[in-house]
Amino acid sequence: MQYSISKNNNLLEGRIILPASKSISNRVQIINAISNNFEPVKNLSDCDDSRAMQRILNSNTNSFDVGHAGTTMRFLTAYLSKIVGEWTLTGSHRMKERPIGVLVDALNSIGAQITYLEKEGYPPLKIFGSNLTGEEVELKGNTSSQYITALLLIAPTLEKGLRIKLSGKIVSRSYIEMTLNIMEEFGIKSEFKGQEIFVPNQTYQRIPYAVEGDWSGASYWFAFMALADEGKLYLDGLKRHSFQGDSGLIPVFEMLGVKAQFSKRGMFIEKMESKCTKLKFDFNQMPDLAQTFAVCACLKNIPFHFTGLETLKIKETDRIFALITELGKLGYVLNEPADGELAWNGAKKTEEENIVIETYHDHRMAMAFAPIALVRPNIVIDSPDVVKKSYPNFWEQLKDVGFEVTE
Ligand SMILES: O=C(O)C1=C[C@@H](OP(=O)(O)O)[C@@H](O)[C@H](O)C1
Ligand SMILES: C=C(OP(=O)(O)O)C(=O)O
Repeated sequence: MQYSISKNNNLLEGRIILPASKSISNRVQIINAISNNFEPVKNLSDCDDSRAMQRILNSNTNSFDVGHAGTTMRFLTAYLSKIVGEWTLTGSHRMKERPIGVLVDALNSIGAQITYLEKEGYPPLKIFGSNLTGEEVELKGNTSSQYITALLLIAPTLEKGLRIKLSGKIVSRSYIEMTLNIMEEFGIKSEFKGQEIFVPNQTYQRIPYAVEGDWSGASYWFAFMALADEGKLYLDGLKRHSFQGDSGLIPVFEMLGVKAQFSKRGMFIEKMESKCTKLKFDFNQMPDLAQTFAVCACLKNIPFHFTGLETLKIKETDRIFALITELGKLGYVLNEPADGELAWNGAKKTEEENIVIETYHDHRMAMAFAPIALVRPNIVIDSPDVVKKSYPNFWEQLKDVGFEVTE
């Protein structure tokens, strides 16, 4: 399936109810499963990744498929390694290419029994759930913060707690902090100093919880606004003091011409003038927003140099390759100056004819390229249903604010 997207004017107005954060939803589901907490969770995400978690946690079989959901795969690996039984955990073709060895080694070093069913270091996994005995793990912090979150979520349940020693650069640190903050809301104290995190043995409090709106999802609306001629949108569900690192997008979008103002339950975003002539930014704390900003900067003719993108090659697709290829179709010549970097110096080539933007099973490719419709009507996006991974009603909401989305 393909969608062609356009709008008959460049004015953006309306109210968007943002989806719930899938990162928070999946952390809360694991915490509630660990602590047998049946208190209600308000605004739990209904995206594919959170549904996969919910389905598996409520399943009465022992063989699970997480699909494309990275957090579900990683968090369940740690969770199941403590539940007595024999479990099989697999995922989509792409999931089998996304490494998990760092987490498996760390868990096995504290007494877990996890083996590989196909390729060493990658899903699918066979997990023999048992009592974890260790109290200290060492692992690399430079591949995915999700391994660290997975360990943290089970840490309070270990007899002596868990000390996590991280080596090398710590990527996506904001997501580790999000985990510790959510755990604190459930009563868990921890200490994160330098390269070490310590979580003593404690009991999660059983409390009701309300999940925040998703800042990563909000980023696409900021991008739409940056490309609009004028407009004002209300983004419902965002919190001023958010645990999500992606809330750091506000000052960056201000440079690209979007003014944000908080209200009680969300925020207004408005178009303003941009004087930005070059955008330099380190995305280490906000890796999921690199696509949003790369597309937006090109379409606004703002050369950029992005760093901190080391993790992008092992996400839903190799996002560096996908951006260079798809923006290339539109005539923008991007390059990769070094590992973990992406740049555009303003160079252009002849754009292709009959452009179709491929999405590579990556929800963020579809959503990051959609705002182009304001500048180039009838932009065609392939396999648009990929958005279900984090933002199921994205296309419906586009229609609600006046876009034509046709098959
Ligand atoms: O913990 C999380 O919820 C996430 C952590 C990040 O992954 P990495 O730590 O692999 O960069 C992020 O890209 C992903 O979308 C969600
Ligand atoms: C990288 C992402 O998700 P995950 O790693 O959880 O599959 C994402 O949502 O951009």
